[in-house]
Amino acid sequence: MKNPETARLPARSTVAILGSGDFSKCLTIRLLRCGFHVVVGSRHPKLASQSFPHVVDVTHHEDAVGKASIVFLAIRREHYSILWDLKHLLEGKILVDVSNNRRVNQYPESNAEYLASLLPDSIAVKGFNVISAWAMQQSCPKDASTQVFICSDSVEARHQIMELARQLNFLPVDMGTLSSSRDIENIPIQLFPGWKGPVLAAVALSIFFFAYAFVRDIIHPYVKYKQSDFYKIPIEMVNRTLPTVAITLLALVYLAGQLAAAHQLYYGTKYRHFPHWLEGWLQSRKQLGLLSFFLAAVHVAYSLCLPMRRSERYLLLNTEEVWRVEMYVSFGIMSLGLLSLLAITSIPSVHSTLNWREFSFIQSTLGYIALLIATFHGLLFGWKRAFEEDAYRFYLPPSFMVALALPVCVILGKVLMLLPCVARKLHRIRRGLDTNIQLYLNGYKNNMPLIV
Ligand SMILES: NC(=O)C1=CN([C@@H]2O[C@H](COP(=O)(O)OP(=O)(O)OC[C@H]3O[C@@H](n4cnc5c(N)ncnc54)[C@H](OP(=O)(O)O)[C@@H]3O)[C@@H](O)[C@H]2O)C=CC1
Ligand SMILES: [Fe+3]
Repeated sequence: MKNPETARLPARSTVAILGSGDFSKCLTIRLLRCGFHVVVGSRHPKLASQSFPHVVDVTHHEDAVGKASIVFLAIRREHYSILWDLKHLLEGKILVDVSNNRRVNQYPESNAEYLASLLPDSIAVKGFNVISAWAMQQSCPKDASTQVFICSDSVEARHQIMELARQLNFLPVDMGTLSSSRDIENIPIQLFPGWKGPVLAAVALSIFFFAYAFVRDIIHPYVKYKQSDFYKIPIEMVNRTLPTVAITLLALVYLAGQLAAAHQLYYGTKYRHFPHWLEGWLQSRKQLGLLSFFLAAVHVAYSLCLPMRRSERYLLLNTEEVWRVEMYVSFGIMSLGLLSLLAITSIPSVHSTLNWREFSFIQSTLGYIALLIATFHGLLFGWKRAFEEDAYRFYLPPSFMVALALPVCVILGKVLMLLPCVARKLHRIRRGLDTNIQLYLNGYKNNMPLIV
């Protein structure tokens, strides 16, 4: 085994990159900054060279791979077939597979193993796929974006790429042989794998407690005394649900430990495996506790504004007006709760525990939801005033209306951007249904049982 120290790559050594997309551009910038020479292989070198610094040699694939012993493949797995023609030129070279898939376990074998089977005379190394193109071009990554997981069946090649990662100011993590590549490829695309159970539990409990309070405190007085308390839904009902769910989740955190202790006492040993469900439960205690904390914090905000609302309600005789004000306050608190999540996840130490998919889910999906709720908050605050004549001075509307114009446009823009995705999803569902109906009819015709 070669000593990693001796594997240090000489400065100004040449690294080849195939593909001229985002990842290739950002990796090139990082390599240049760290003193390497870069040659990029493209199908259209003339066109591609316009988006690279002039010191970069942008050329045809054959030419590029001939100039370096380390070749990064910044192309998608679906296009690996082009490597077939370069087979003889890639013999004995290190091929770094940086690719990611769209879904977990999308293909039967990992991309790196597929590459290794395609080009058995080259040395496949998996790595750098957990670094986003954006993080790659940052001059000094301070947070999560520094760890790169590397694996290969060749120890020497693995150490060489780990040393290259170190020279590029990343923190390489040795993941052993190429069989780990599937795990490495799954890292950036999982979406809160440990949160599914706790979130489902929180949602189920919320629905249960909300329905419970709704029947008891709204339906019952309405049926019995014809008393309409529906305006209590946005704040009082929500605020009654939040603490009940929060405290139940907290109790669930400790119940798991007690069940585990009971299990050990019952079997008289601590070396017997816990049942599957209990193992999962024990492992999601942190998430259950965090969800409980989040709901409790939002509950505090709701409670703080309740006394204020109660006194205000007496002044508002009109039920429509009470509804408006209750919803306006409720939306304000919800959006504040979501914004706090966005703020917390942008702290480097928290950010570093999230992969891109999770980070973009929070910052983008939840961010848009926060913007939507905040916009509703604004609209509910003054939608009536918008129609009142004395709200306009010199024909100028109140400032909140001016301020809401941009958020409304951004939300409409997002809806427009989502339309093709929704249409595609609907189309896929319809096609799936068609196939199922066809299968059903075929099975029916052939007298085959369909449900096995
Ligand atoms: N973008 C990111 O943040 C990250 C990307 N990755 C991985 O890096 C790889 C490249 O990603 P990215 O740069 O974003 O992708 P892009 O789509 O931006 O670029 C891919 C490149 O592949 C080449 N290409 C496109 N079609 C073909 C084809 N039919 N045959 C051969 N080559 C083709 C093109 O280069 P040309 O026209 O010059 O031939 C193109 O620029 C992917 O495997 C991705 O999973 C990994 C981590 C992060
Ligand atoms: Fe407000």
